[in-house]
Amino acid sequence: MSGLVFRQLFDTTSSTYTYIIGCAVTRLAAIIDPVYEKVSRDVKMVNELDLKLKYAMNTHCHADHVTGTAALRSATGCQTIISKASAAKADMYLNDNDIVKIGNLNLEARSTPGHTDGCMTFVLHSHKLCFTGDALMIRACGRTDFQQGDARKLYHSVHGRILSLSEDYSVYPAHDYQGRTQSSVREEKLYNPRLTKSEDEFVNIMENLGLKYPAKIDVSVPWNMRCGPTEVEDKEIMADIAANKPPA
Ligand SMILES: N[C@@H](CCC(=O)N[C@@H](CSS)C(=O)NCC(=O)O)C(=O)O
Ligand SMILES: [Fe+2]
Repeated sequence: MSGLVFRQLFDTTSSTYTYIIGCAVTRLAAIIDPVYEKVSRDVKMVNELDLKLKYAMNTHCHADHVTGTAALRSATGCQTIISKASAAKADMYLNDNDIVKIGNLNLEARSTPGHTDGCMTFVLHSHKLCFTGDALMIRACGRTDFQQGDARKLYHSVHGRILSLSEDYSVYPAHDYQGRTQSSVREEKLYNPRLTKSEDEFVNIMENLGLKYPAKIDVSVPWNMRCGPTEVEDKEIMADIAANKPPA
């Protein structure tokens, strides 16, 4: 991947993937979907890669884990980013088709609502990579039964804004629960068991997923609406998160 410094990191508790995207020339970097309890790991990795963190971004207001974006700002001086439509607090807000400049890299923000209203997919056209958050997962997609979820919206977002990319784009989601690490537009067009169906069949599948609510939803959403805690891996905050105690 010429010109790009790229890492995929994993949080085993929430099965969340965090991505570091760095410009190999300027050494400026962004991190996508960091997890609060993993901020020290992420800072160490950024330093070891000789990168300077410019942005800590979220694909959406996560419901299952507390974001590390505000803690990364405290640790590194980076700016936090989320979509305007998420209504969450951050230093910078993205609208559809905005470009985030990370050194020589241009990351396109595509609005892909349906899992939440504020979901964005980040596309690095120069390297044919897309970071789909919970809109499109590997052989799956984000659930649509809370946080403004809307299966019809999600169907059109995924088909119109992600699967419309050329088939050789790699797909990197925010989660995988079966140990899979990446996919491609081609694979998801051929083999995604939900999104290869008609819109009505898709809606029916999404209405009958029968998933339990995320265990941490009541603490994650209020924290994530403010970009997470500003303290880095504070023991008391981590105990409160474990006990499902929302921020004061
Ligand atoms: N068991 C987990 C939550 C699992 C879950 O609901 N995952 C979400 C993404 S996080 S908002 C989802 O959309 N899943 C879709 C699917 O098909 O798995 C927990 O308790 O945190
Ligand atoms: Fe989510």
